[in-house]
Amino acid sequence: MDQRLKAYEEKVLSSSKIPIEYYEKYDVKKGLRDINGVGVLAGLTNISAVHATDKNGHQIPGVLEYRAFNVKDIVAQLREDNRFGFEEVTYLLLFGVLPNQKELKEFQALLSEKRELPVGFVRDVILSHPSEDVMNLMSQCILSLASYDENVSDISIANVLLQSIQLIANFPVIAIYSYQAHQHYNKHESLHIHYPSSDLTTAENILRLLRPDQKYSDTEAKVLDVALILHMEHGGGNNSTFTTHVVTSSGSDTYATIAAALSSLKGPKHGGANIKAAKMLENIKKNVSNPNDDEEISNYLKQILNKEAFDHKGLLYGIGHAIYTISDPRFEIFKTYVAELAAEKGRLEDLELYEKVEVLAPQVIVEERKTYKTISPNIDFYSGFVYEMLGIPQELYTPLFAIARIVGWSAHRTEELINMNKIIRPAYESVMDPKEYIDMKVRE
Ligand SMILES: CC(=O)SCCNC(=O)CCNC(=O)[C@H](O)C(C)(C)COP(=O)(O)OP(=O)(O)OC[C@H]1O[C@@H](n2cnc3c(N)ncnc32)[C@H](O)[C@@H]1OP(=O)(O)O
Ligand SMILES: O=C([O-])CC(=O)C(=O)O
Repeated sequence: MDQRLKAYEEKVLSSSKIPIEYYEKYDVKKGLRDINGVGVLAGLTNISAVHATDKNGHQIPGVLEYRAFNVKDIVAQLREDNRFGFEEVTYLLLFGVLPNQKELKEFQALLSEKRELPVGFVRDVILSHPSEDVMNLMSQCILSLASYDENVSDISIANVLLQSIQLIANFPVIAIYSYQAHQHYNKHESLHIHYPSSDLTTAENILRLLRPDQKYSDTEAKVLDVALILHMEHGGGNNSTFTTHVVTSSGSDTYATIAAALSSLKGPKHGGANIKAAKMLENIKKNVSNPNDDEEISNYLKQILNKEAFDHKGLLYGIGHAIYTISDPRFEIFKTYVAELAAEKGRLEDLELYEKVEVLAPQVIVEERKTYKTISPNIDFYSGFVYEMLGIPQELYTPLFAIARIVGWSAHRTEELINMNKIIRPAYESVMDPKEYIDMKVRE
């Protein structure tokens, strides 16, 4: 490293460290949560509920409700009826009520109409900036779309809803085309830019746009549809949705706000964990000689935790949650699909390894770290494996999360605009001792 940079680094390290005991002394909750995972109350919402404790503060298996409907029930009903649900749940989350058949049809037609990107956008923006990092290119695309909107700064609810619906419809197209640009320009593959079909659902269109032959099975599209539904919304406090609240509260426009939320989501401790979890399992498979030996797997997990293996960051991805303790309900729902898909795709051996890690990783964290709450696998643990079995490339794992979560961000943005009208601005306590300014001539 450049010597100047090394010196700068040392200065920053010595001037920025805050002793851990200060957090208790000043009664500051690190990460805005107490040690049991209960978050500082920062707002009120009608959009969803994330429950991990009962009224007495005791840990319970996680429950997730969208507009007061249990997500488990929503997915179970869709499965029983053998129908797609992403558009219906989008309607529910955005407008607060379940659509009847006519309303749903109208809304699906509106989404189809809005999917189309501005003339020249694919050529001028997407194909001109190919990147392996599809999330970054998506942010670039969202900010570029602002230039095509004459009412970019109009934050009336009607206009923000229009912009949100437009972006919800555009997201799958932008994500897949961004991936295709990367495949073509960086990987020297053929370029496939298929048009979305107005007769198809979001999940079907994703597979149609992705695959060179545009073909997919109904089961594949329905599994993807469930994956999207499970990722759509998770309360106001998750990192990307809270980002949405913070940026919205400053009066910023929809495009800038959603670009900020995307930037938050891509972090490996948040939505970016799905690609990391998949890569971590690949790495474990490569480095563990006997996948039936629990001790060998645990030892390797310990090496990852101690930054000696995999990405040397010390995290076991897809494990643990800021709020959930005993279980993440989305993980539980997802798992039923994983088992069926793995049997169908001949991946039962890989599933066995996942199942071992799912149990052993939380144990290893509890043994090696100071934990106050139960640790369990989260939704990101299996999502990559499911996408892999659907033939979806890793570059698109986190973008798929974004395609779903933009619905939650949009609902929270309108809720913030309707109710708050107050800039979000928490406080930071200064722990500095006052100093006399030192004359340049006498500085060492
Ligand atoms: C959709 C989503 O965003 S779900 C979350 C996806 N993220 C991941 O899967 C990344 C891996 N997991 C994590 O990093 C964490 O579990 C988080 C960020 C999700 C939650 O973090 P926290 O609420 O701070 O965790 P918690 O309070 O339970 O942690 C207790 C201790 O266990 C550690 N820990 C918790 N989970 C993990 C993990 N998966 N790997 C390594 N250490 C962990 C924490 O670092 C902490 O130790 P420390 O005090 O020595 O730093
Ligand atoms: O709630 C959180 O902190 C993270 C999460 O699971 C999500 O955003 O889906």
